[in-house]
Amino acid sequence: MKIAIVNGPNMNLLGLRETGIYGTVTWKQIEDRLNKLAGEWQVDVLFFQSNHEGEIVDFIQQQLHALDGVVINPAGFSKTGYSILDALTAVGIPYVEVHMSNIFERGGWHAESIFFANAVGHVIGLKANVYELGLRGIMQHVKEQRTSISGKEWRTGAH
Ligand SMILES: O=C1C[C@@](O)(C(=O)O)C[C@@H](O)[C@@H]1O
Repeated sequence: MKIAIVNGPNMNLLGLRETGIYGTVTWKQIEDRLNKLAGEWQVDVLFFQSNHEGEIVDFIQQQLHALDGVVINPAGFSKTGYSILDALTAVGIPYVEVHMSNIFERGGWHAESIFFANAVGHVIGLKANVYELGLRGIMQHVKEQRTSISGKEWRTGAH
């Protein structure tokens, strides 16, 4: 099983940015932890972060047929990243949406996301833990799909 963990803009600044909200953990530390868990859980994980919407679209397109699922923190693109959402829904890649902060408590534009409706689930507000919980969630979802019908047939509507 291959899962991509995709981060939108400024998530590379973890550890520096608004530490009162996101904590002092760096992305490198989160990635190390996820790599360790991926070994234990026997899943291939692929990491991608960009501050540019088109680069995220390119990444998803390149991986379109290789991926079984995505954990995405659209970050600053949550409210506006239609082309990213289109890429994910192009062949129906199942995704879990994560946000480290409690976007509902923060309110305003933070609380709005165009990714909500199509996500298989959401993990919000648990700081760095959202990534491993999101990974666990998408893995479970993919497994459950496979026990009913082939995930790729499901995605292409061939069933
Ligand atoms: O960049 C981010 C990070 C975020 O997605 C989060 O992980 O809590 C919340 C977004 O509103 C914000 O723009």
